Amino acid sequence: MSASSNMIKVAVVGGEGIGPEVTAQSRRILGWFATRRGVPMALREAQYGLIPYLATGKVLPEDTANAMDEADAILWGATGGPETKEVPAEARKAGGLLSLRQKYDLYANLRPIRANPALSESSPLKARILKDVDFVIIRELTSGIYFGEPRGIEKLPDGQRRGFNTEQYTTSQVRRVARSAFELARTRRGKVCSVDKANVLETSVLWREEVTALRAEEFRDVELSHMYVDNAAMQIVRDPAQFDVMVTGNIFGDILSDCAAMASGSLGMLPSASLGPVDRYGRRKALYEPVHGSAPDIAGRGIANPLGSIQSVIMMLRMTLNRPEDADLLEKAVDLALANGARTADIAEAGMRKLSTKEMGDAVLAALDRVASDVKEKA
Ligand SMILES: NC(=O)c1ccc[n+]([C@@H]2O[C@H](COP(=O)([O-])OP(=O)(O)OC[C@H]3O[C@@H](n4cnc5c(N)ncnc54)[C@H](O)[C@@H]3O)[C@@H](O)[C@H]2O)c1
Ligand SMILES: CC(C)[C@H](C(=O)O)[C@@H](O)C(=O)O
Ligand SMILES: [Mg+2]
Repeated sequence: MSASSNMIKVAVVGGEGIGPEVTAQSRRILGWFATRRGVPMALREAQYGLIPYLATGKVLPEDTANAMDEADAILWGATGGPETKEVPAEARKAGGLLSLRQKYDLYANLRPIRANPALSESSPLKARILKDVDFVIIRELTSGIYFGEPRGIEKLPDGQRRGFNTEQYTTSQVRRVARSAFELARTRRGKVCSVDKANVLETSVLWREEVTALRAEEFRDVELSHMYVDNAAMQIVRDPAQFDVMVTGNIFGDILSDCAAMASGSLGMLPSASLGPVDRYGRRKALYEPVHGSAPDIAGRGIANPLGSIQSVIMMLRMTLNRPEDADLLEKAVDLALANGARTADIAEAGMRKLSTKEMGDAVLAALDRVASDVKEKA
């Protein structure tokens, strides 16, 4: 497809492990929207990881870096796994996922968690706990202990080694991600829960003070609560339906979102969007990716669940491609495929047929055809 000025540029980077397997299905979904619904996008596929490293000496070769630099939206698969050992740490660090998040200043990481009725209704216990679960974790993605200096491993005079990292947040780093949370809450049920460890950490004391101050200054219509991270982990398991928008720092958000994934059935179901600042033309760089990693234990077998990646396309349609109706269409298609019994191994109940990654892609495409023709008939 050739790029013209009204085309929105999308870079598709499958990466490593199950990344390319799940991304291939999302790529088919994007193709469906381009041809069947005329969504104006210029897709550019690019390689990342061990394969380009062996060919070029770089995990992120120039062509891929250019495709990502130029893109309005990046659809990312996954990185990591046994491949990591075959690339020297320095080569992997330069161009690693963390440095990409920093390069594009993707500070607001949205991880929506929704319990799909087709998955929860199958067991009474699940149905009770998961009823009405629909919340978003906003994880700060460019600061905190992931990036704080000093960091390292040093040798002590007594012969021991000491590893150290630095947790840090500035006022503006807290405020900009908190602002994303308050703004999102205004479009939802109007509640923000800020998660920290202010009973122990100074960074969390500052976090809590700044979130509270911002709400008092600009978002009095939004209800704000605070929760310690250890309690939050328990509450996500006990009663996830209590949350609307949860905002938290980098490492807490990483851990809590994997935990929350189980409310949607499997880590393989969870999508995400990582958003940068709005530029002077009103554009916002975005990277969409499933929350899961390269899953080395199942990579190469064609059995991974592609719905985390496919649901990241829902977020892309809504937030970058500006096609809310098409986003709703894809959401309905995923629901329909699940309601019709489509299950990969990670979400299958005993006795159900387990679909391959590609078969799940087929099931969503078939459901898309069905949902689109229903919409046409109603019109
Ligand atoms: N965004 C990313 O690229 C990203 C995210 C997380 C982890 N990682 C990396 O991935 C590698 C493996 O990490 P890990 O094993 O701790 O986490 P993981 O998310 O890759 O896998 C955790 C478990 O969930 C299962 N799982 C994950 N995705 C699934 C899917 N789509 N369908 C079915 N099952 C799925 C896996 O089989 C595994 O049992 C590490 O190198 C890690 O750093 C990368
Ligand atoms: C791969 C890893 C660095 C990453 C993170 O910790 O941010 C991942 O776990 C995630 O959740 O996106
Ligand atoms: Mg993680």
